[in-house]
Amino acid sequence: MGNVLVTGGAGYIGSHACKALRAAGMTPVTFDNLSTGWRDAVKFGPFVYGDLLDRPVLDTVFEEYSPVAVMHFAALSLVGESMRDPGLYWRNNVSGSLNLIEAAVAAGCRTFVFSSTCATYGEQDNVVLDETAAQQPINAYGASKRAIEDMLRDFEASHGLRHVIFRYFNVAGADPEGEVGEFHRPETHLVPLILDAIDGKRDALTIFGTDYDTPDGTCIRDYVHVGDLVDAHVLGLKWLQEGGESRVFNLGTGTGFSVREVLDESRAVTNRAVPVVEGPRRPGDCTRLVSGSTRAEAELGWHPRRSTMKQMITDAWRWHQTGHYEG
Ligand SMILES: NC(=O)c1ccc[n+]([C@@H]2O[C@H](COP(=O)([O-])OP(=O)(O)OC[C@H]3O[C@@H](n4cnc5c(N)ncnc54)[C@H](O)[C@@H]3O)[C@@H](O)[C@H]2O)c1
Ligand SMILES: O=c1ccn([C@@H]2O[C@H](COP(=O)(O)OP(=O)(O)O[C@H]3O[C@H](CO)[C@H](O)[C@H](O)[C@H]3O)[C@@H](O)[C@H]2O)c(=O)[nH]1
Repeated sequence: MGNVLVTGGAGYIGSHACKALRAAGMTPVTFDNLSTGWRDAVKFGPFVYGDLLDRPVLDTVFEEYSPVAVMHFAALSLVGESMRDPGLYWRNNVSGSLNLIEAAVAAGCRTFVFSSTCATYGEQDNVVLDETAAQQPINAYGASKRAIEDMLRDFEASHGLRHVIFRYFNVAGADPEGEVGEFHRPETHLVPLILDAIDGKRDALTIFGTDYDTPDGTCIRDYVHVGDLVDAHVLGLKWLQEGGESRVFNLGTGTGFSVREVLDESRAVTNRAVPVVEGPRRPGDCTRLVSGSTRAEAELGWHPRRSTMKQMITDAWRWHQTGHYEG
């Protein structure tokens, strides 16, 4: 019950979280500067146009809506861009999060759910990636997220800011009811790029590297359905509201799929050919990133229900054929 401030609520994952919060009886208040998000994606509660770097606007939002909690999705999240322009990432993600955290604490809002990433683990092939694995990011995006995690721990120690940190693996799929979905411009994620190639919006899907040390030579990732991912956020919020301690949770299924396996399943689901080109490795890609944790299941009671590759591609394909945003 009550208002939840959702930063980045006009983006891919944040818009799905708003729908889940609304379904759970809360009012999601979206705060977004629309740098990579869409006004049309804000459907489940009020919208405030604003930038995390603008502290006075943040203070006004806390005053006006008195949120019981913050879900913080807003960030820049392109690995390649972060390598070219690290200052952009440190300013937007780290300085922006510092403003948000300070505004929350000043307003007495001390319940905080944060989107982190498996990119904070970095290149650690053959290591079990549970929440205790070392965080050794190999790009500025991952480094910015690790810094925000540290910031949350410091603000808990000094100001009692209770938080849940979710480290996502690869998020895919769309709302099964088609109200919201993934729409990035430019798009860099594998599944929507495959669907673009299938229906001719791009010439072909380029496989980034076929010489990795994996059974079929292509990179392996752990894909989780966006609907399951946001369900975990509602459970994480409940955990904090019921007095649970600050905690880190990986969100992945523990099953890895190679790029070729995702391509095969896309062909099967859509019953269409995928034009494919084999290209060089993409800088910054790890060979294998698969969660080695069941903590979210064990402690939050999180049970991913839609995170089969077939279901993720089915839902993404439905959205791809019907859904888009214009502003
Ligand atoms: N998509 C994935 O697979 C994935 C994986 C791991 C982690 N994450 C994290 O999940 C979160 C959401 O990712 P997404 O894929 O939905 O991204 P997205 O780009 O679709 O959404 C991010 C939203 O934040 C907003 N935003 C960015 N900077 C802002 C600022 N300074 N002030 C206000 N609003 C701002 C954007 O306009 C956008 O609506 C991010 O924090 C990302 O790092 C995503
Ligand atoms: O055109 C493409 C796009 C991707 N891939 C491959 O497909 C896999 C998945 O790539 P994505 O770009 O979809 O996802 P990433 O694994 O690079 O990135 C995801 O996980 C990262 C953590 O490593 C970050 O959190 C990031 O925000 C999130 O999207 C990778 O092996 C990539 O090399 C291709 O072969 N061709």
